[in-house]
Amino acid sequence: MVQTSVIGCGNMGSALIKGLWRAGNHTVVACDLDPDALESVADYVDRTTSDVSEAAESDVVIVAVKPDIVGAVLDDLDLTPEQTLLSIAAGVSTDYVDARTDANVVRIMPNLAAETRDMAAAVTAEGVTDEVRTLLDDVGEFAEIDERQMDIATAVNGSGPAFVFYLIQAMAEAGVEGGLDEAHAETLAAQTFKGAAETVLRSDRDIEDLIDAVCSPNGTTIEGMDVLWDSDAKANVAEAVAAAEERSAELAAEFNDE
Ligand SMILES: NC(=O)C1=CN([C@@H]2O[C@H](COP(=O)(O)OP(=O)(O)OC[C@H]3O[C@@H](n4cnc5c(N)ncnc54)[C@H](O)[C@@H]3O)[C@@H](O)[C@H]2O)C=CC1
Ligand SMILES: O=C(O)[C@@H]1CCC=N1
Repeated sequence: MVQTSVIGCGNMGSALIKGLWRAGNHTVVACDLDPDALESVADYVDRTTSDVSEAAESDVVIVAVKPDIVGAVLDDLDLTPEQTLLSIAAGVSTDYVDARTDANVVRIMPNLAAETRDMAAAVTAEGVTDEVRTLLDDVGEFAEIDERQMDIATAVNGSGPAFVFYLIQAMAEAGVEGGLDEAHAETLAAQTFKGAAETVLRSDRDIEDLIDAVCSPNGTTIEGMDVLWDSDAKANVAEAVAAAEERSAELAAEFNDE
């Protein structure tokens, strides 16, 4: 069985750990300097350690620390060309990581839904191996992209869950405003997003067709859609994505020195 280390067991690292645990076919070593972070993932891994050199013994090493810590972690990691290093930090280029390790580097933009094995990940096509594809398959879906597309992918699928959480919250709050209790409103809104997303993924119909399918003539939906079509809702979402993309590009300028 392939052994995977996750260095940095915060929000993203722990989500990956839990997804890999749920997949049931991974041996995982969790590494973090913070004992509380290690404690929070201890039930989902084979071993925890605060020693990066112990994490360096795995076939696949996922570096899941903040972008400004990546360089320091790589300086302490002694890897061989037979090992794979998965770099998930926003804005940190493959070249930046390559210059600091002998391992095969694969840059990935994951997202928080790794925890439930529903992750949407973007992976740079260059350097990706079947071993990495299998790992990504085990925790969700992935798209192989050109590294030049990484800033926009970071905004869409990396930051995207936060944008969608916000929209779910807006729908749930409107439900509460209309008289639903909070728990019901949140469940109904979240399950509606999940069901709509599954429908888009599984249906052969395009999104315009699917909107049409919900809009009964003289019914309720068309009244709501008219409000959305006349609003700036789409432009606002596009602006949020553009702002995240711009920040990713700023980080890239910082972590692209080699
Ligand atoms: N949070 C998210 O939804 C996503 C995050 N990412 C990327 O994942 C990376 C981690 O982000 P988060 O999990 O949100 O950060 P976080 O702050 O929640 O977790 C970082 C973890 O790294 C640990 N750490 C710091 N220095 C360390 C060291 N020298 N050795 C071992 N562990 C160390 C910290 O104790 C902490 O537990 C970032 O580079 C981010 O760009 C990518 C996609 C989505
Ligand atoms: O906000 C961030 O910088 C990280 C990267 C994508 C999602 N979270």
